[in-house]
Amino acid sequence: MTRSIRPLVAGNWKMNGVKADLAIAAEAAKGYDAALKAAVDLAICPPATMLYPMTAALIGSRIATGGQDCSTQAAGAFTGEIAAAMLADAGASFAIVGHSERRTLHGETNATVKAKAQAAQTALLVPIICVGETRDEREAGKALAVVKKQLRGSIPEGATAATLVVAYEPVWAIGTGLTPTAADVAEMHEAIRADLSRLLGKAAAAGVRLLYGGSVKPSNAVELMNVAHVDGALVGGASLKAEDFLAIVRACA
Ligand SMILES: O=C[C@H](O)COP(=O)(O)O
Repeated sequence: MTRSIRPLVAGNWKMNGVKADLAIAAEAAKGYDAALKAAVDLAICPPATMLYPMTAALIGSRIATGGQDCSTQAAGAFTGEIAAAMLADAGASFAIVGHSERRTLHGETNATVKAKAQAAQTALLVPIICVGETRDEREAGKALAVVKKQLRGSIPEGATAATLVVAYEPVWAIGTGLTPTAADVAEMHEAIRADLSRLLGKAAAAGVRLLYGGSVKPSNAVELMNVAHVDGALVGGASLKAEDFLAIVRACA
């Protein structure tokens, strides 16, 4: 497939990983050969405790790192929070914001997600803004409307192709082994691109990387990564196994 946008594969380790698991990142770096480097960008988003050692371990590999969340605030009395600038200081280039696990388990609204994305951009991190519908919303025929509302509420004004990544992650596909059909992914990604055009202007929207996430694995990656307007993947479970992660990266090349 000829791509007009350089794809990105980002691994979201979620709440998994201790120092010993740096070996997984090292193995991924070993397999990220010259041909893959020429074709696909790669990032790993470990737990915050591992950002600094992982970034250090990956120096020279051209694999970027990212946080899994960031605070809306820059600094101050916010116990337990991590500012975007702290992630950047630890070596991160990206910050996932608005993941459905944050939206659902921590009650994050579109306004919160937008503030986090803005905070990330201020710290010169690229936010990976997650959107996606629930099973009930899809079955009720509301998937496109739900995602459109999330996009409009979560994306900072003035974002450009260089300062924004969007990840479409149907909530019902995350960690379940279920995936939408290629046709459903195509319909959603085309709608997201069109909506970004309205929000950011056609030129900016044309270059924003739109990732698909939700049960991406080696067995379905080729099909999903070859859907129009899919510019890479946000990978959960499969990113914890270097061999599987690399197979997904190869599917994007
Ligand atoms: O951020 C990653 C997504 O939640 C996908 O997770 P999964 O690949 O384990 O389904």
